[in-house]
Amino acid sequence: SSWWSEVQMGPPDPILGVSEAYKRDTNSKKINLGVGAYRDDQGKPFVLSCVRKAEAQLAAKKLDKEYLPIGGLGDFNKACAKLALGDDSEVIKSGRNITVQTISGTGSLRVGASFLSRFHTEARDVYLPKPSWGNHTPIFRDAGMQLKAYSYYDPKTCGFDFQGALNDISKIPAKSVIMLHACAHNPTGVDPRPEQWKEIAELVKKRNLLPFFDMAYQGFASGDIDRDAWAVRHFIEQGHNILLSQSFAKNMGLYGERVGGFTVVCKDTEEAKRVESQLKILIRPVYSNPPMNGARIAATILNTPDLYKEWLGEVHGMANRIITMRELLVANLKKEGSTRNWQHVIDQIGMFCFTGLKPEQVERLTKEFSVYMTKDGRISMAGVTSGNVGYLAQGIHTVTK
Ligand SMILES: Cc1ncc(COP(=O)(O)O)c(CN[C@@H](CCC(=O)O)C(=O)O)c1O
Repeated sequence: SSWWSEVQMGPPDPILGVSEAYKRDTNSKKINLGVGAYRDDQGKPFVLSCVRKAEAQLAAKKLDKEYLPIGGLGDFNKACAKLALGDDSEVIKSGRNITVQTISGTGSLRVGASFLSRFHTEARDVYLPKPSWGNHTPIFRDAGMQLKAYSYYDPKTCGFDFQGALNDISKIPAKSVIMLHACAHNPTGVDPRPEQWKEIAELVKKRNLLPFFDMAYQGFASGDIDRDAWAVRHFIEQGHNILLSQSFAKNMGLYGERVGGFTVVCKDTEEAKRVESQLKILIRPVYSNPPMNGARIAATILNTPDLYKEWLGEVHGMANRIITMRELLVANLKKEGSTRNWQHVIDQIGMFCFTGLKPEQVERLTKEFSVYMTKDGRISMAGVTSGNVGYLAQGIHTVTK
């Protein structure tokens, strides 16, 4: 017999498994709209020019390869917090935040989930928007938290179910954790408007809930760094001591470098120090200390004025290309003769478009056109190019007419 004869074959990942299926497809017209990773208009992965320049600057310094501290690269952590909370953040000025470098956004969420599991003993429930990023569920479940959900998306309008969200949030038990996507909601591409965020912030306060923001797309949604962080900053201004996960995978194109940050906003510096000490105790037996290469690149860009300026231009450019593809897709659907209302494709924001396609339509699109996307009808707009948008529209029209 074998040690592992009881180990069952697990299912492929709902998101990353799509890319595996895409790679196996031999159709020259195949399109991968699965993984949320930016591609340029030639459908190629995009390494930002500011990243290449930062790499060159770092190489010239011939730096050592010593361990980073458990909490990561200090220059990165400071710049990461400042990017999210703003240049004149009261929280940063008063030393109320603790920000540690993590293994990208996933690692940040998992550190946060483990911290909650160990120290947030008064409530075990984490309320995710319905739907949320698929990996949120196993991240919190495997850390020992319980998952619940609040209404978020309205399939009738392919938009935000604001009333449904308020109704559900008004019933969430006090001290529960509520997960909020800061911008570019995954998978729906639907974000609350500022005035709706204000009402949500008020209700979260009234219900005494603990807000956990996932900001994996700052700058990538609207193209504006500050605009995309508005909800995070508003909640803090309203007195919420939030948890915050950040990722530089998409907005800096550092996918495989695994660059992220986890922030706890505390009551004061003394509390921040206690929290920091426990974060280090929690991280040490998991991965001891984070990888330095990506953090050095991100810190160099964030802390070098001309590279930072170039980065803002490049992230704006990525956001703009996606917005253009949204408009082009709708124009081509109309050209194909579709009479459906596709306005939501344009109104939604960020990497993803929640098309409204049913699973059987998604299946047909993959089988008949080799167009790959997740079963829930989510498409990564970054996979759409001026070269394939016509073929994509033809496929979508065929399966939806
Ligand atoms: C809301 C949200 N949070 C966190 C992450 C984690 O990204 P990191 O790479 O760990 O920083 C993603 C990435 N979701 C994309 C990318 C593929 C994946 O990890 O699922 C997606 O949904 O396609 C995300 O969409």
